[in-house]
Amino acid sequence: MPLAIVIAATKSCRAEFHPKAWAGRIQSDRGADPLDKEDMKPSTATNPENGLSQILRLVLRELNLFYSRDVNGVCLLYDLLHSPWLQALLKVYDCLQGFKEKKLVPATTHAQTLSCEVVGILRETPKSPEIQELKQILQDPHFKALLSAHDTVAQKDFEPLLPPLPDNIPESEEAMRIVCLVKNQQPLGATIKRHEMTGDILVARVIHGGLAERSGLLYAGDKLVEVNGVSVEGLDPEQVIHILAMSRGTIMFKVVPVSAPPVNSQKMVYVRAMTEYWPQEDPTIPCMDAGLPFQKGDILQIVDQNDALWWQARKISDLGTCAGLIPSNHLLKRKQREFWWSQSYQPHTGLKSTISISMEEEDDMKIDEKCVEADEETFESEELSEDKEEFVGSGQKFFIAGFRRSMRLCRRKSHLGQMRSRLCGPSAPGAPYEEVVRYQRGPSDRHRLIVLVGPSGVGVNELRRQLIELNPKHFQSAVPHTTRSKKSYEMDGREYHYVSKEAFESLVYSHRMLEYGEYKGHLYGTSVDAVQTVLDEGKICVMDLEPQGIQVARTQELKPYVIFIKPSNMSCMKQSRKNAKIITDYFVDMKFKDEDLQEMEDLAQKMEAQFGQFFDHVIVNDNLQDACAQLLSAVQKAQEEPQWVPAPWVSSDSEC
Ligand SMILES: Nc1ncnc2c1ncn2[C@@H]1O[C@H](COP(=O)(O)OP(=O)(O)OP(=O)(O)O)[C@@H](O)[C@H]1O
Repeated sequence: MPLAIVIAATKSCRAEFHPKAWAGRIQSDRGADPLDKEDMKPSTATNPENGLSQILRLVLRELNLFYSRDVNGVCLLYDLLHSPWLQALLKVYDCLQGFKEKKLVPATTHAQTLSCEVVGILRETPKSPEIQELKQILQDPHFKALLSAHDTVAQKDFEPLLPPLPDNIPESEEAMRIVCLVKNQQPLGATIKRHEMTGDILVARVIHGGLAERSGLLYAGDKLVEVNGVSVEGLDPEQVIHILAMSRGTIMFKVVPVSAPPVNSQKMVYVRAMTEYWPQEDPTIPCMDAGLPFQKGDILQIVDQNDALWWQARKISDLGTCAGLIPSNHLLKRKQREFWWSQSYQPHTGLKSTISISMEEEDDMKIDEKCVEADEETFESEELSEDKEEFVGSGQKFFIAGFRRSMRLCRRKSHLGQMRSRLCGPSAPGAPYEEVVRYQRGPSDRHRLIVLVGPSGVGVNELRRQLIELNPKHFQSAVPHTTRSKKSYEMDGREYHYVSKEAFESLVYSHRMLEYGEYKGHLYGTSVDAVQTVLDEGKICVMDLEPQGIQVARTQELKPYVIFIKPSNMSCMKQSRKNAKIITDYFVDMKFKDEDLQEMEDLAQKMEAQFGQFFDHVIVNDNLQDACAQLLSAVQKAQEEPQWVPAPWVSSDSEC
């Protein structure tokens, strides 16, 4: 099994890596640059008119002539050359060129010594406020540090002093490579293993972005011969690690290079983690310290998939760091399956609380149903006035569909059903990683569907209503379907789409229902087409959904952006929900009890644990105004800024 060389390592490295070699490379790269030809001189510093940005101006002037004639491709080229970013880039390039050619020479390479001498002289001169101030400045630690940095640069003293290479390298060791690394606080970024047949100690893998990889001198497959002059022949990997851990300052490796260093030609892939992973809890990981922990929903950049079992990845929130080991798709799936089987055969003590909650809720429902008004018409009238479905905004009368009590209670019941089904056992694991790409909605593209998710009573509908009321011409709900008959004051397509049971079921069977459920013997649900209707009008469709409906909505056509509305802590909730009302089967709303708030918190935790990977954004609904402002900003970002979305939602030509 490979083991880690987790040592602190270097500021720089040497051996085959020599500054001159780099200089040569830079030289040849410059030689190949067409912009560096003689006719481009003199430089921008001496004559800014000849700089690249000036050349660009001339090209643009020429192109201008063709632009008006619309010759193929010219407009595109014109726009590209005219783009502010390119112009800015060229200006920066000009400045850098100018700086390079100024060939600045330091006035002194020993500013520190000079400063000490001045302080000595000042001590002997008569005191005056100016002399005191100058002395203070020269003795200030920051100023001293500045002079020290100046001298380091002026003396070109960049490299740490490395020990000389051994003189007595025998002829036969020509194929050896000697690598010197200087220890600092970074990990080396490589793991070692013992070859099963030969017993050789080999570099097992080199971590991307780590010191070993950046040195360009150590490769997976290199055979370790010596570490700091100690032969590793016959040693265990643990013993080698011990030598490394004990080393101070420079570490010198003698290696026999692998005949064909591996080339990583793989495309960089980005994935969303659909599960969590903790290397500390995984005894099978080749090197625990090299592991990358992640949580559901994290976006990972996969940089190396060469190993079928262990990939190398970075979190996009931390791209500057070196990569870490994560289980490959195949391995993580296997681990999930094993875990699932082990869970499935255990009694589900952990779900006990869910059972009791569900049973209590079910009982509550039964009592509620008994108390329900016999006259449905009265009940619905109450619903109409109470849910403020009509309002006047900017002098116009607006109707907001999708807030009806029956629809919401039906949704809640379907959620209970879902909780009950979970009692049969945890659901089988899905794919552990989902490939994602950056997606930026184009100006002519339809808006993304905004889905609000949250535990019952947290304020999903309140926030949705407030958002729509802010700008009803821009934000809208989808009109739900129902199989119940239309009331005298209702209009088909306004409160609901009234359809027959057969028509409703046909929508369900053809997968055109995002969610649906039954309430008092009638079916209620929201269809994909109802959402499409809103989107086709150029509006932003805002809907609330039970979390188990998210996966159904996650399609290329709707590209939903999912916002989780989360309760804040109990004490804040008690305070902010003093006058809030919970929606029940009674036609009078009830105040929140402590148990309701506790249940909301528990449910929120369960939702996050089970569906957190689908949440694009989380809003804590404490202060209503703040939450509403956050919602508005999140919705705007979802429509106007690039976001990570599943790769199949985007064809390659519209990626950004
Ligand atoms: N931040 C808040 N501060 C105070 N009261 C709030 C806040 N958010 C929501 N409320 C109130 O809480 C109550 C429940 O909110 P809402 O009806 O939006 O719940 P919900 O999440 O839609 O759940 P359900 O659909 O099960 O009713 C309402 O009276 C609402 O006005």
